[in-house]
Formats: sequence, structure tokens, C-alpha cells
Amino acid sequence: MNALVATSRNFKQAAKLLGLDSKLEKSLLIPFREIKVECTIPKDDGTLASFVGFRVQHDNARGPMKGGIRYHHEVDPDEVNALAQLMTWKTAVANIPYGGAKGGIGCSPGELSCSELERLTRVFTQKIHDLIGIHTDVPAPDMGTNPQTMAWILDEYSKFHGYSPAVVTGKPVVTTDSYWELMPLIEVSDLGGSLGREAATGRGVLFATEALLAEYGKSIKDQRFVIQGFGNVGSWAAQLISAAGGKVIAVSDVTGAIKNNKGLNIEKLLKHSVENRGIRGFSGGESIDPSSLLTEDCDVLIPAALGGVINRENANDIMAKFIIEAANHPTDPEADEILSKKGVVILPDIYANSGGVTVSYFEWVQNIQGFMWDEEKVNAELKTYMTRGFKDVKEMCRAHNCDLRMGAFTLGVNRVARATVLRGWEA
Ligand SMILES: NC(=O)C1=CN([C@@H]2O[C@H](COP(=O)(O)OP(=O)(O)OC[C@H]3O[C@@H](n4cnc5c(N)ncnc54)[C@H](OP(=O)(O)O)[C@@H]3O)[C@@H](O)[C@H]2O)C=CC1
Ligand SMILES: O=C(O)CCC(=O)C(=O)O
Repeated sequence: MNALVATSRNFKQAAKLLGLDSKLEKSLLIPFREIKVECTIPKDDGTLASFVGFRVQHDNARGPMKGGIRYHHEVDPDEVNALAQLMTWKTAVANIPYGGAKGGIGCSPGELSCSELERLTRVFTQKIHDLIGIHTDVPAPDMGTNPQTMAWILDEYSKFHGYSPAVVTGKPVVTTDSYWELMPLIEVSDLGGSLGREAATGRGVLFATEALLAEYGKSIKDQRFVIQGFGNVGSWAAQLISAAGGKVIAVSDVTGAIKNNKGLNIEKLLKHSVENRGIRGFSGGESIDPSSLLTEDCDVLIPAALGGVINRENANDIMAKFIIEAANHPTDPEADEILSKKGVVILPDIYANSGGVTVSYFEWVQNIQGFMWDEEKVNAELKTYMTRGFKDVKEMCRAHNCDLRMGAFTLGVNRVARATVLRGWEA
């Protein structure tokens, strides 16, 4: 199902549960602003390449719009729209003072050199710099982008507006130790990146999973996990779950899928993945068909890659008892219905992966104050936000007799609707 149709369907169901005025419902659904820009760059061989970039600013009733920038060949306007809308509800669920936005460029980052990616990022920033800003719209990393991308945006934006570290979050924190160490020795943040942001979405997934499992008298230690995607979110979720005693039995990325019923050694898998640009060929498990990963026998399934991967084609075959949506909109509404009938419990994206934007908020706050928190403080605050978010979502489930997705949607939509009404419409 089209991502925008799916997201809007969830929104409309929440609006109905809340008894929202139909005019207000319509105004909340229409994006504040949609930007589409042409980005042409000279490639390293001297030929030209043109790409289309998008930034959709969905809503700013609760504060500056906030959301990542995705570089992926499947980026299209409807998907960016859906992701921007999800950001609006997500920041409201997390109860941080932001609205929602999302951006993307239709490109294959793996096929571009580092200098081509830099040129593309700078051209995109030149085209949108007047429409983003510390108090208007604050981008961050998403699929295919990373802290280096944010540093280029910061630099390009600063040429027009003066040095402005708070204009993007997810900026680099350089570690003096190896990438795969869980506790690097020294971390250096030269451009205002927050300690803990790199791991934040995965860490938020860990906290969210702990909160959900506790409701069922279970803990990370007694569960078997399958994770789709081994990038920023998937690899950090795998590391932290494994460090907490969970057994990660299967993982996939674009290069393949790997399984070990005794539990994968995540530290070794990460090292292999960095050295070989993917998990394919890892000797600590057997290679399996990536298309069967989501239907592997496990307790907890964590999609941490693309949207729409759990759909009516495979929902019936899913064996997990819990699905933690680390990716954005991994589950189609049709699959939601099938899974709900099977008794599968789904922790929705707008709560489950909100750890990233929550620590982005901490980064923005630190930049504005010109003050840096230590990592223990970042992680402790993140835990407070994730724990409170879970309680709030459960409260809405009780009030509206609904599942966790509708609990999260009604929570987010209600907060945004209230802010909108409070601000009023007088011209
Ligand atoms: N980064 C963040 O802070 C946040 C991200 N999210 C969401 O989490 C998801 C992952 O984002 P992030 O980790 O940042 O992105 P990354 O680009 O860091 O990683 C994406 C991962 O997904 C893999 N992948 C891509 N396509 C497939 C596929 N068809 N099957 C299996 N694996 C695939 C990639 O493989 P390969 O590397 O081999 O290409 C990579 O391992 C996205 O949905 C994103 O919107 C949500 C909240 C915050
Ligand atoms: O950190 C952020 O600002 C946004 C992260 C993001 O894009 C997301 O939560 O989907």
C-alpha cells in the first residue's frame, strides 16, 4: 500500500476515535509546505548528474519542524509526505517541542563517491537554505545519510546565515577508538554533535522493547530477536539488545541475511560488516534467503530498514509474538489487521523509534545553550522520555480501548490538535 495512503488511514482512524472536528482533521492532514528541487552536480568523471530533492514540512503547531533526510533510490514525494506526517505525530508522542518534516533525494548513495555526495548535499542545501533554520525546520540523518552529511549541511547553511550548529542534529561525534566498541574511550564533538545521538534510535528501541516486554512479564534476556537492517538503527539495536542478554538469531541488510540459532556474535558481525561493506560472508552463522527473514521463528521481530515490508503478502506467515517498529511505517494497515487477529503485539514506529529524534532534541538544546551534556545524562534523559512515552501511549489505549498503534496516534494527534486550536486561526 502507498505509504501516504497508509499513514493517512491511521491518522483518520485516530481522528475518528478522538471525535476530531472534520475541518480540523482536514487542516492537520494537509502539509504546511512541500519543496521539490532539482540538484545537478558534476560527477568525478566530469559528466553531469541530476537528482530530485524533496523537503516536506508537515506541521509546526508545536514548534520547529523536525525530521531526517533520506538518500535512497526509492525516495518519492508520497513517501516523503508520509514520513513528514509521521514526524509530526512522533514528536508529539515524545512530547518534545517540535512539529514534523522529512526530506530526501532520489539517489543511490552507494554508487556515488564521497566527493559526489558532498557536492549533492551542498547543492540541495543551497536550494532549501532559506526554508530551514534553527526555529523553522531542523534536519537530521535518516536512511543513506549520516553525521558527515549533517556536517556538510551545517557548513553550507552557515555560508548564508553565519555559523549555526543547531540548524541540523546528528552531527559528528568522532571516537578515538574503533567503530564497533560499545564504550569508546574518548569522544570528540567539534561541531556540536551530541554524545549518544548515534546510538539513540537503537537505544530508544531497547528501552521501548523493555517497557513492552515487562507488561507481559518478560525481559530482553529470555527473548530471541530477528532484525531487518544493519545500518545505524539496526546495528545499534542489535548491539544493545545483545549486551542486555537478548539472543539476536538473525539479521539482514542489502547484501544478504545471516542466522545462528545460538545467537549471533554482534560485535564480530559489526566488524565484518564494516570491513566488507555488508554482512554477506559472515562466518559466524548460516546464510539464509533474505526474503524469509521476516517470517523466521523468533519472539521479537525488529524491522529496521524500509517501509511497507510487513504487508498482506507475508503477515500470515510472521511467527514473532512482538514486532518493534524501529523503521518508519514498516507495517501496512492490512497487515496490522491480520497480525492483530493472530494476537501479535506491535509497538508502533511513532513511539518505538522516537529515541533518535528525542536525542536530536537534546542536541539542539545543547547547541542553543552552548553547553554539552555527558553521555550518561543523555542516556538517562532518553530513558525518562521513552518510559513516560510508553505510559502515555498505554493511557490512550485504555481511554479509547484501542491497540498500541492507535494509542500512539491518538496521543500524538490529540497533542497537535490541541496546540493548533490554542494558537487559533485569526488572520
Ligand atoms: N537514523 C535514525 O536516527 C532514525 C531512523 N529511523 C528509520 O530506521 C530505518 C533505518 O534507518 P537507518 O538505520 O538510519 O538507515 P541506514 O542507512 O543507516 O541503514 C539502513 C539499513 O537497512 C538496510 N537495507 C536497505 N534495504 C534493505 C532491504 N531491502 N532488506 C534488508 N535490509 C535493507 C541497509 O543495508 P545496506 O547498508 O547494505 O544498504 C542498512 O543496513 C529507516 O526506516 C529510518 O527511517 C527512524 C528513526 C530515527
Ligand atoms: O533526529 C531527527 O530529527 C529525526 C529522525 C528521523 O528522521 C525519524 O525519527 O524518523
